[in-house]
Amino acid sequence: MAHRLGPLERLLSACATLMSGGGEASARTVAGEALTAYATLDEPNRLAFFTHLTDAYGVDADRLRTAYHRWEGTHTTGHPDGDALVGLFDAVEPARQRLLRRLNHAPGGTLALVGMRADLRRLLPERPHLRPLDHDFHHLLTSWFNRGFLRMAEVTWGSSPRLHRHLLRGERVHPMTGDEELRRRLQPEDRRVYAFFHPATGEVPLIFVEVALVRGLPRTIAPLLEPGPALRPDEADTAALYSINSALDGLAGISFGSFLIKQVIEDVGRQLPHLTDFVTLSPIPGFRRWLEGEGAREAGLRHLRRLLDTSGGPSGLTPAATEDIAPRLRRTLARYIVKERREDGRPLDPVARFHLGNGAAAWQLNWPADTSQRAWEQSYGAMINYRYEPGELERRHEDFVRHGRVARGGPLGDTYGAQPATGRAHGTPAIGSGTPPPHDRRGTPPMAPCPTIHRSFAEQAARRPDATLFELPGGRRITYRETGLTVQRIAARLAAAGLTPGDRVAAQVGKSPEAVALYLATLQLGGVFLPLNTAYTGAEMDYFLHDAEPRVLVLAPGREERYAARRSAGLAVETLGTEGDGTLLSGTEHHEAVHPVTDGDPAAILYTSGTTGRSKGAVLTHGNLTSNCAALLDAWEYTAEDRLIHALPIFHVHGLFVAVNMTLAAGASMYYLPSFDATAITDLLPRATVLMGVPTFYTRLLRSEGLTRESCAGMRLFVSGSAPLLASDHAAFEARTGHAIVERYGMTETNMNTTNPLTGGPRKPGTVGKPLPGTEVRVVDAGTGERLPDGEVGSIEVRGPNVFTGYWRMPEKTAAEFRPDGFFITGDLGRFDEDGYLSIVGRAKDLVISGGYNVYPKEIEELLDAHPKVAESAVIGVPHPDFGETVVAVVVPAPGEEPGETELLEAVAGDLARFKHPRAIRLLDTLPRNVMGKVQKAALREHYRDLFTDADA
Ligand SMILES: CC(C)(COP(=O)(O)OP(=O)(O)OC[C@H]1O[C@@H](n2cnc3c(N)ncnc32)[C@H](O)[C@@H]1OP(=O)(O)O)[C@@H](O)C(=O)NCCC(=O)NCCSC(=O)CC(=O)O
Repeated sequence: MAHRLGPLERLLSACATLMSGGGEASARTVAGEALTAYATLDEPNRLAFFTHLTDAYGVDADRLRTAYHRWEGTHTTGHPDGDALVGLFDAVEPARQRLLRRLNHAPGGTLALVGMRADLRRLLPERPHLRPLDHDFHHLLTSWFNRGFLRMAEVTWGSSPRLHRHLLRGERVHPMTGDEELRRRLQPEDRRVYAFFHPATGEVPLIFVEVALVRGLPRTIAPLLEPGPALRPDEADTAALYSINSALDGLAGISFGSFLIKQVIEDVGRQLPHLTDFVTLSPIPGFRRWLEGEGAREAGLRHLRRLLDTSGGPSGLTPAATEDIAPRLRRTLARYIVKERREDGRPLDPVARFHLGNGAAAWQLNWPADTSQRAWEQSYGAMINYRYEPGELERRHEDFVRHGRVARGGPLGDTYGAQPATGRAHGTPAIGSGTPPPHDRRGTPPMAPCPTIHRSFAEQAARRPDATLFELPGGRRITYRETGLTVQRIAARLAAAGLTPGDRVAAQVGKSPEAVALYLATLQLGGVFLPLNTAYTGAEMDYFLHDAEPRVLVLAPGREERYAARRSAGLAVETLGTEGDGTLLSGTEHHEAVHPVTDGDPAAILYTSGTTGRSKGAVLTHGNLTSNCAALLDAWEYTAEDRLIHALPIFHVHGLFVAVNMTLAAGASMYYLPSFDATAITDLLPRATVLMGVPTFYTRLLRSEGLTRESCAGMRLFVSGSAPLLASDHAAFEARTGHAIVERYGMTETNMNTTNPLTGGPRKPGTVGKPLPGTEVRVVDAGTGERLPDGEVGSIEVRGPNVFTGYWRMPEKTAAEFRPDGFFITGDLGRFDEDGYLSIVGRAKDLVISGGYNVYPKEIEELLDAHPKVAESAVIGVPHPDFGETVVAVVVPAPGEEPGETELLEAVAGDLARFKHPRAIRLLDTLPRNVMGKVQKAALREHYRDLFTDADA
């Protein structure tokens, strides 16, 4: 070698020599010289060297072409030639790989090449053209570092000084300042350090794991790093793996298999069999970067970021700021760990990928947990405990690798919903666990499906008895425990009234916390809950009582007299007021037994008026309620940290089965308002996180001065449903508050079917989003039942665990509304766009939706037609600025009659709930009809379109 040459020239010339052939002995020498020369290169020369390798030692195109043609030739003759294939493989391989293999012949070559790759990786972000070279390194290192050769050994204070140096240098999770700190990590009897070695790198550890023996789950890192007295190992109950380092940068991305940590746990467990818990205290390195990216798109996240960025940083946090931020941050962290995924379906966070892939469960989020500047930059100082349960590792590992499921439990599972159960119909996740576990941090995390909403509630009440469930206007709070006791008290009274499983409990009561308890008590006893609109009149009530034959009827105090006569017919009449009064609450007994039910047992009947006049009772099962609840919890990321503004009535799907069920199942809390009140809501917005409403809510809020960007800053979700939201309201709301309302689609018979996304896609105004997981929605030609292509309007049909079983005692009506393959014909018309978002464009059924209430014209027409001064009538819905749509009656007078509007209204009012009353009655000589004689309601709607558009609501 000519020593006057510079190191780069020497290196390049050595490489050329290596590639020109020669024996192994000379190759060792030349490779040694090459690596010696490489070691002296400065940064620009390293870049030049890597660039040269990439450009000059790539694939030889001519050789590849020749090899391909040869292979192709033998292949097409029908006599494939193995040599030709090997030749093709050789030609495909870039020459670099051969060169690197030859460099590896040098003594210490492997470690030097690992170092070389570390240098290369530092350059990569700025020099993407070097990626092919890194790919070659990765390929070779993966084959050299066979995990089967890994050896684990404990490192002690007595280990070699060389090994100590490696540890000092390699510790980058919680760096050490020097020997004194190293001694603190190695010597005390409550510390263990394990290292993994490979024959190719000798005494240089590839990975090391630091363990502290502690009592209870560690929440902050400082006590583990700072000096202090050691704990006697027999006093510890937990091994905390607090630092896991991959010691060599050059091996980044090289997988050593998933069970390294298992070996550590087995070894510690063998030494100290009395330990009960194995957890980590891990950083969350990618969180802040994600929040800064994602946070720009979501109002709730933007707010959280602002709070964190103005909180005073790791050293300046005040207790008030901590209290304000912690629950929001925990929720967002949980979402980041559990839900946010890379394109390959794996969690975004690298440390999460490592532990979850090892079979751990995400267990507890801690904040503030690490006050170092670096931790603040990575995760605002948050840390997480992953929990390793020796008996669960393989199963969780498989679940994670095969299905991408993130195991979770403990406080994180409580906050973010336990892990979805597997194997349910349509892949629908279930809520919570089958048996309410007392909350034990060591207990198995809840995972089994929970079959009823009552069960979910009972589980939450056991887990968080003192948490607030209801906060009433005026500030009174009612906890989960208190509600649980009320449920048991009402259950005792219902049982005493003779309620047996399958019996109906009809309730026409004002909105109160006790009314929710009545619902739960009914479910507890295996009864069927039948909530009735408080606006229903005597005639409407008579129909429901006759049809549903309830065992118990619950009314507001003072209204029971009217039903006294029915008592003899086996009906128990009870009362329940909104002030904690009523016969239902008069007893002191508590009924604790829970009647076991199955998914298919009926839980509730909700009446929907029919197009043919008679109201139909939609029978909803426990499975309908729980599956839909679980799907919504997941879709809207609804958790125990949520505080919902509840201003809807609770006798319908929206207020009861969406809002209340979700709150109970999540262990969340509600600001519980008796009805819509714009001022009360805008006053609550700064303290709440979620609002669920009908479009009228949003129309009215937009008229309220209290609706501002500031008052909504802490909100994370506004949901609208039950009726179409005007695209203009959607836009105005977003402009005012920064929040895009999440519009979803449901109905009494099906619960919720679709929703616009919370994340991962736009919320498209004018659409109701995509089907919830487990629910199938199709748009078909109403006549043929054929599925229509995207973009075409047709009949919307739904199938899934959310869809009711049928109408109460109406098998023919039920059969008429289902297709043979189980799809329910909703009666709505819609179309899917090219992204799979559904828009509702009309109704096949004759129906008016006023302020979220369904009104069936037929019911009103029958009453009007019965009036002596009316020949015939047509009832239609016309646009209304407050209710979206409102009811208008078009009447053809009987010959010689000229009935007045008030006169007709008074005649029907007594038998119709107020919201069904026509807001206008118009007289016409004849109704427009088509050739078949059918009344053309579309023409009437068009004619009266502007009746209310200028009216002041
Ligand atoms: C929109 C509302 C807030 C309006 O109620 P308010 O009490 O504020 O009304 P208000 O005080 O302005 O009342 C004005 C007058 O109108 C009457 N009124 C009240 N609500 C009405 C309505 N929806 N349509 C027509 N009239 C209505 C009152 O009795 C009153 O009559 P007067 O002047 O004579 O006293 C309420 O109706 C509401 O909460 N709607 C939500 C309905 C709901 O939950 N739907 C979900 C169904 S489940 C479902 O559809 C499935 C799904 O969700 O997907």
